[in-house]
Amino acid sequence: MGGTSSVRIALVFPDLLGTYGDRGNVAVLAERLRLRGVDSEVIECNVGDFVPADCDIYMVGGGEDVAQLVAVRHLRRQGTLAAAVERGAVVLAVCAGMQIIGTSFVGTEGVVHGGLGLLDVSTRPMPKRAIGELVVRPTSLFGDELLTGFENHGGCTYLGPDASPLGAVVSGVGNGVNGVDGAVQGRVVGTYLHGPCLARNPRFADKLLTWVTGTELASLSIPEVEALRAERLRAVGVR
Ligand SMILES: NC(=O)CC[C@H](N)C(=O)O
Repeated sequence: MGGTSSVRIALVFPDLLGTYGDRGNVAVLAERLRLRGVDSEVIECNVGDFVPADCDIYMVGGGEDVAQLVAVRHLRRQGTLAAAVERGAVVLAVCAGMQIIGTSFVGTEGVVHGGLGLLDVSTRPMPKRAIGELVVRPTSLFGDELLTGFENHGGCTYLGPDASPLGAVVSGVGNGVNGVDGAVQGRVVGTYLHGPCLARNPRFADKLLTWVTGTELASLSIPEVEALRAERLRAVGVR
């Protein structure tokens, strides 16, 4: 954990990649650590700030097409997110976040832009924007509980050979290719699940945290969180 006992959580450019409420993922991580008696520090990096390379876990959220272009340029110039991944840091990148940490994405006016290349995925426009609830059955690495969230994107994301899907789409669109959502490559995870994703899927949050702490975490039972999950799954007729 970065050489200290406190988990360092970076929130990457919420002023650009904060359109869909994904900053809530940071609050969930910090709170689930606090409930286990583990200290954390949230480092919020707005555009123009330097993203430190020594954080334990990085949250990259969703945003508009132009904003994600600005974000990727800054991140590439800084090089720190790539350095952190090289060091084994954990990344959760949602929607535009996943697109920009991939190898390429198509921006406004059909121009192809290079991504950071931290995840072997490439994104192209979809014929029809995907908007609505998204339910995903994760691969066994992430347990046996359905992941719930909402999606709102025009990009269709293709996996390259170095990435594997986060899971199979049960309801909604996800990546828009091969019936899967997201991508996983080492400790870098991408998904189209907003929600915030970790608020709706606490076991997923804990999985990422065990990668950071290197230990199993005591289970937590928070009735409000379970009620939210159940309500969201019921809304799309999944249980
Ligand atoms: N929700 C998002 O982050 C949107 C990402 C991207 N701008 C798209 O529409 O595909």
